[in-house]
Amino acid sequence: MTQPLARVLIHALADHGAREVFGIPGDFALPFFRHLERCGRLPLYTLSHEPGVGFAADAAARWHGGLGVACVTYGAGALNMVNPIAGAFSEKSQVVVISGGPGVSEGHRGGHDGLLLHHQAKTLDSQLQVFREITCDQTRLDDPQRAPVEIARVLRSCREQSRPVYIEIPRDQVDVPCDPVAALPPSPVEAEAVAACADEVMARLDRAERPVLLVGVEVRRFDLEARVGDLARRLGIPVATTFMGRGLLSQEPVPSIGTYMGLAGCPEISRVVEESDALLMLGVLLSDTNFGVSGERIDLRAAMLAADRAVRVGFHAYPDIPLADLIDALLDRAPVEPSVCAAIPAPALPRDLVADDAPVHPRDIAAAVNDLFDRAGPMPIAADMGDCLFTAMDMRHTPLVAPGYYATMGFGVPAGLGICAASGRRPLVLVGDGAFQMTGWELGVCARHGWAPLVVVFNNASWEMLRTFQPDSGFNDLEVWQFARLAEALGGRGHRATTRAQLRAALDAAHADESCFQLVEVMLPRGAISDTLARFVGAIKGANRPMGT
Ligand SMILES: Cc1ncc(Cc2c([C@H](C)O)sc(CCOP(=O)(O)OP(=O)(O)O)c2C)c(N)n1
Ligand SMILES: [Mg+2]
Repeated sequence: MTQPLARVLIHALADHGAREVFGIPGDFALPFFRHLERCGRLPLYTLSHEPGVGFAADAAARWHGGLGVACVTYGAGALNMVNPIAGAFSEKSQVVVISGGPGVSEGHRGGHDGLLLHHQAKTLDSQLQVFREITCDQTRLDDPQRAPVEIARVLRSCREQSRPVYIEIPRDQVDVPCDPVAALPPSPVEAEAVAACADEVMARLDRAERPVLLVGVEVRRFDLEARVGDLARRLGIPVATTFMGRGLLSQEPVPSIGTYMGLAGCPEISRVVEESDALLMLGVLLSDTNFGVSGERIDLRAAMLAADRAVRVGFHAYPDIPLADLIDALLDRAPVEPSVCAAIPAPALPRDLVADDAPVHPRDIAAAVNDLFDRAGPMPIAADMGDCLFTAMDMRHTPLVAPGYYATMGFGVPAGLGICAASGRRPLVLVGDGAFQMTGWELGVCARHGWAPLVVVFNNASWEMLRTFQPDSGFNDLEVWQFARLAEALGGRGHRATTRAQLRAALDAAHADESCFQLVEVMLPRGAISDTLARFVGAIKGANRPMGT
């Protein structure tokens, strides 16, 4: 039975696992937004600026281990979202971009009666071309006969490759009758190849004296944490996460040793990972932020890497092996009962903040958060790029979303809103003053949707990370914006802390108030950086790498 194309697309999104839509309409998208609102199958959360829409949809996808949906208008809307979608591509997040577009009739004539269309850049196809570069599959739904197959293919690409995809829906096609979408079967996988690969991995692990499991973001993207946790316990091998993978398996009772950061991380964790004679990397991106400061101390040729639907075991390459298939095959071969794992103590985290009149240091924020989590239970964390993300490495292991590789600023607050929508839980948002200046204003939509995130602004009145790379540049100095006072104007409640005692009191007061978003502005002296960032910069300088890599 046919339905309007817009309804067919909405049901297909939900049938493929989407739980909500983030968006900002425009005249090219209004008809589709009307269907979203009237259909009601997917809740619609509007934000104030398309970068926030993209970041929120990305965070929701990460939380779900499935699809996030960002819906925008043509041109000014979609092109405003290029950076967040590029970040989602880099960090393998399953975001579906839906953009309204010029009508099929308009497209043929280059617009109304040959006139250029508003929001048009170079050509009517320019936007599709731009998104080809930052998505793994694309379609324009300009033929209702082909639309169901196109939608099925693109959504399967998104799920299987864990990358963003792009769907343009011409505004004159929204109500055209269309058949429902039949989900495609999973792409074929060669069972014998999976078996051969799993046999070789298990043989290496069995021969090893110091096997280690290093887990990365794909373990979350494909919703595999429970299975990987089971594998770690049954194999009895210690587990570390990559920098990007921080927060993974935090809900799983596994022999976790913490986060590997090479020269920038805890030396004991680095020793265990780098001296392993069988390093099994599951879902790990070989990025500079994950390994760039390892000083090449990991021989990646001797390691085993399963990522991007392929597996490499030493010099042996196994293409077309989905991560889930490999993990299931390893579980089939692993001992049924948990094996004993040699105790490797995870590094002690800062706790027991001294609540005195001393100025605040980033490690004090970590201690205060850990004390709060110990008292009141952990919260999911959304972190922006900046020293707040490095400080998060000293916070209790809890689900964390952050731009740990693409490293864009502006992610933190919208990502926190995405977590609010996707999880129904209250996140802790960590953001620097510079990043807050970019997208922090999205907090103004919290009242609209009933969200009450707890936001901690690391206010050092500085682009401090850049200062660590280039101390002699005055342009890294920023003015002191009164974020706590601005919170009131946006419908939230502000708290300002300049001492450790005030920090403790502000966090407690903010945590106790769920009536609206809470913004804790923590004043930090310029030059006060986290121990992790200090090691990170030291490692980069030591490796004589170009700054900021
Ligand atoms: C969208 C965007 N613009 C620029 C940058 C470059 C950049 C950094 C990375 C290296 O590319 S870190 C940083 C300063 C961040 O300032 P703030 O949020 O106040 O945090 P903190 O003071 O802790 O550094 C900038 C501008 C970026 N990552 N993302
Ligand atoms: Mg700053």
